[in-house]
Amino acid sequence: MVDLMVDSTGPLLRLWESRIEEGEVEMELYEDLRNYSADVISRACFGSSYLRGKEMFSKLRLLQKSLSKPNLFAEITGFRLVPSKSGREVAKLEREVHSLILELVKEGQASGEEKNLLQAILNGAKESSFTSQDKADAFIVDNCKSIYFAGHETTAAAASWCLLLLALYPEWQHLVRSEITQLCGDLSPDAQSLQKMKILTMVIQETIRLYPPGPIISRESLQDMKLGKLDIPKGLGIYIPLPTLHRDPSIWGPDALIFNPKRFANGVTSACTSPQAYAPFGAGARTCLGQHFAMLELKIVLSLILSRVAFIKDGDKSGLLFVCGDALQQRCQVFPGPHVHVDDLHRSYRCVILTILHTIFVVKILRSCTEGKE
Ligand code: HEM
Repeated sequence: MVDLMVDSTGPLLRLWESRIEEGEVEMELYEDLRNYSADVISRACFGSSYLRGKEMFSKLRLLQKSLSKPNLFAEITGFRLVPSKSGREVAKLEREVHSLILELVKEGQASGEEKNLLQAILNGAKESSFTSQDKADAFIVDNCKSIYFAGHETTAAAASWCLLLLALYPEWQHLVRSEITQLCGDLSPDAQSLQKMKILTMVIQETIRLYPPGPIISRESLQDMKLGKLDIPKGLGIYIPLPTLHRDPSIWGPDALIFNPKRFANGVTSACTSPQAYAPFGAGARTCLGQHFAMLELKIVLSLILSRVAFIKDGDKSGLLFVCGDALQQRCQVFPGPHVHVDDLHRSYRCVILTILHTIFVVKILRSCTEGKE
């Protein structure tokens, strides 16, 4: 897996270097990182058929864009059933994605490859002994979609925020780069050096504390329950806003809003008063399946980028300067991508009625999930 991730970073770095040589002045960092993590997921999922996997992922991206187009009428009961151009577009993409995934499954079975995520999903489908082939197909297609949606934008968002914060905090950028140079020299990172990257790990942990890429964890109460003074009825949807939990001074101390990776120097337990309050990958039985994969991928891509490229805040202008290897005089502005800023998140969360649940209750939910008492 390490080699696969290192290989996928090569084209990204070459792309940036060639853009700089051509004198390009503006780049959107997030898009490139998103393509990188789609490449990694596609290789991990589909092995030698990864190019076809990428084709399927690009259709899923179109599907995602079509589905997220604002539609004021969508919430009116029954309105979704009225035929429309975008509805037909979505249905067509759904069919294409469905058949592409099933074709990939057949190709994978024919090639006899065993070590990829798709094969793991197929084995899961066999073990689940579905009553019909359609149900087994739906299981496979849905799992491929989940891995795509859950596993590539999150990692790209985390990497973009890390680079932005390292540009804003040059002392941490310097510390991370020194660690990488010390552990890897001129070589690419390997399993051993990655394990020793303590400062980089702290930087990633702190970044996803302040800017969790999956900002909300959702649960449904399975029975009537009492949470502090609140009565929670069975079937209620509970939404836990992670930035609120991750930035609460009563849990993280007075510097809760400040980027300070040092707080993770002795692990999560020492970083806050209640380790359950740190949940960038969720908690309990439904915790993120890809968290180790994501941490590995982040460490690899960041260490390879930072060993070649420096990021500097561009004076008073918005954006960053991108200083690459020998091309020190050719600078580019780099933007962190279209993520929701945490202050905007706070503003929008204020509108969510469920945030009236005080953080302490949220911590209790997390704790009960962790203990399997949900
Ligand atoms: C920085 C990167 C990532 C972050 C921050 C992240 C975060 C999350 C969060 C918050 C959840 C919800 C957990 C819960 O409800 O308790 C989740 C679920 C999930 N994630 Fe991730 N994730 C990341 C990367 C990945 C990757 C790379 C993969 C796949 C290779 C992945 C696969 C999944 C899956 C399959 C689930 C659903 C688990 C379930 O419902 O049982 N994630 N992730």
